[in-house]
Amino acid sequence: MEVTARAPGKIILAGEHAVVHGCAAVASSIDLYTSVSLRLRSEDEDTIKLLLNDIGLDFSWSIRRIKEVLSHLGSPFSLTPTPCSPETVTSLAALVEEQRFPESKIGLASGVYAFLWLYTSILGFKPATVVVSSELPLGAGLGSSAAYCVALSAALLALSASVDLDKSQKGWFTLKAEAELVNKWAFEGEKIIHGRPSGVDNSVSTFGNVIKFKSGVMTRIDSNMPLRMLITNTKVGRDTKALVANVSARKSRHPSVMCSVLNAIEAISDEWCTIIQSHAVDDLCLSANEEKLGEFMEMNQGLLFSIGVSHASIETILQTTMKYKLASKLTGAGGGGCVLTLLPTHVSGAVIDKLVEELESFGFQCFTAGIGGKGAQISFDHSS
Ligand SMILES: Nc1ncnc2c1ncn2[C@@H]1O[C@H](COP(=O)(O)OP(=O)(O)OP(=O)(O)O)[C@@H](O)[C@H]1O
Ligand SMILES: C[C@@](O)(CCO)CC(=O)[O-]
Ligand SMILES: [Mg+2]
Repeated sequence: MEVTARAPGKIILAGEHAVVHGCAAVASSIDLYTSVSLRLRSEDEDTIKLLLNDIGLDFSWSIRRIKEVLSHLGSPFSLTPTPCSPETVTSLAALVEEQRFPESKIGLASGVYAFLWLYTSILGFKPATVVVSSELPLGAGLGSSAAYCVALSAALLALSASVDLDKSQKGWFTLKAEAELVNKWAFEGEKIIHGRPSGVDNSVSTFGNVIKFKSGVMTRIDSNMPLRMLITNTKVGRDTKALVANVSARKSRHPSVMCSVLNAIEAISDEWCTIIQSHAVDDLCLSANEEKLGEFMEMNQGLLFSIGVSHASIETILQTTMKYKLASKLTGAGGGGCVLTLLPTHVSGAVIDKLVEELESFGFQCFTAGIGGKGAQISFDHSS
């Protein structure tokens, strides 16, 4: 039996980092996906194989070895989403190191720990081959880690006894009753990769659409505005875990100033929700709303700069788009990664082409993506 699950990446329109500290954020899914194919193998094959196509790494563990390393923890198999303890992470790291993980890619190892935790917790010790591939740039602020954890959890749960799906369904179908469980498992995976995730990324990847997220609670936002964003990838690598930890450290050093900044970010998230839910009665009203969103993006970016998560490459993009009177902000954890530029409806294709040409002359990569589409989906392969 084979199943493929796919989960979308996301953009954060307002509120990244503040959301880790209990303030509101607004995020939207984008139509770029991470896919996970899972094929159960016959019991006598005795291996779990993981093929990570995007980073060109393959792993193969014998079930005997996995059991040996994890046996002192008891059976990891669990019906309810369970956090991975630091001792278990150490055991999982031993399993990954044995496979000679290249030193140059060591920053990616936590994704493999998350795989082993989710796999053994949800499916136990069944032999299988798992193939992961993504349309998202990895570690660039578009929620690649959440899309990976959501797609992985969805594929594993689809073939587990914990959920009862109609496996005769043809084509892609959206998760319904099982989505909440997928989201909770994905959050446990995100914790292994991020350290202290807020849960916004896995929630928007699981459920899609535009959402408001605050203190673990998600509210769907029905946007009545046509939102167009140019996404520019600085190609500067960064790591969400380290950036989130740096912000927390700054908050411990300067609690009162940081609380004011994070509250100001929350006020921007609230304004975003009000504006995109409102109905513009005419073009004049629409462009006034677009202007407000642009200003809020500039203010949000300024506040993100003040908490230490901007980067020289991001500043270059801001200065460039400012010449075109277009507002931008980083999205996701910052420190490099991707920048959003609001493209109001009046901006012509010729202007956008010129901007893209200028941004790409710095070595950045520009693209657009559909905003606010479906969340995680599953498809069973009936030929195998
Ligand atoms: N397709 C994939 N294959 C293997 N590992 C992946 C894949 N996608 C994500 N990962 C894991 O997620 C990590 C990147 O997560 P990180 O949170 O730093 O960035 P992001 O999720 O892209 O950005 P942000 O959290 O700011 O939205 C990688 O180092 C890797 O461990
Ligand atoms: C930086 C952050 O706010 C968003 C990362 O996409 C982290 C999180 O919410 O988990
Ligand atoms: Mg992430």
